[in-house]
Amino acid sequence: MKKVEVVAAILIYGDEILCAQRAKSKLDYISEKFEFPGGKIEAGETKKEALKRELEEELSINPEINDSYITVTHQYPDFELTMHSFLCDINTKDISLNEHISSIWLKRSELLSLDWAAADVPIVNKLMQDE
Ligand SMILES: Nc1nc2c([nH]c(=O)n2[C@@H]2O[C@H](COP(=O)(O)OP(=O)(O)OP(=O)(O)O)[C@@H](O)[C@H]2O)c(=O)[nH]1
Repeated sequence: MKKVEVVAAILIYGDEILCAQRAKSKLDYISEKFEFPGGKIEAGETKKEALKRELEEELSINPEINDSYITVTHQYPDFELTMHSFLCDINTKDISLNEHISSIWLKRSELLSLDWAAADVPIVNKLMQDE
């Protein structure tokens, strides 16, 4: 089974977290789902370098990347995902949606109102517990 390793940012502005909606995809289980921005680690990159590059590409932002949060492993039908999440404080809501089709800033208690990619659910649950 194919393995995919990604990094993802939990972008925090005050008491709100950025939730970003993926574009339509042929894989219906991730199509138009909400996620934390990020992407695959390229050869030679550290996790934080990969996340910095992805945040610049996807949102045109360059926030400070703080502590790693949790790593989730999830078996999707076509691949096994390992996702490393990082907490990032951001001092502006001024982002460009270069790849996502929508975004919303939500308080932790509101996060479960969205249709998240399955791999993200443990991260969302921990964010709500840690409130
Ligand atoms: N970035 C990100 N990817 C996630 C999350 N949850 C989740 O299941 N994924 C999955 O992890 C994979 C990461 O893909 P990506 O499309 O964001 O990465 P990328 O930009 O490097 O992709 P590409 O250059 O191959 O198009 C996708 O299959 C995506 O569905 C998440 O919260 N953030």
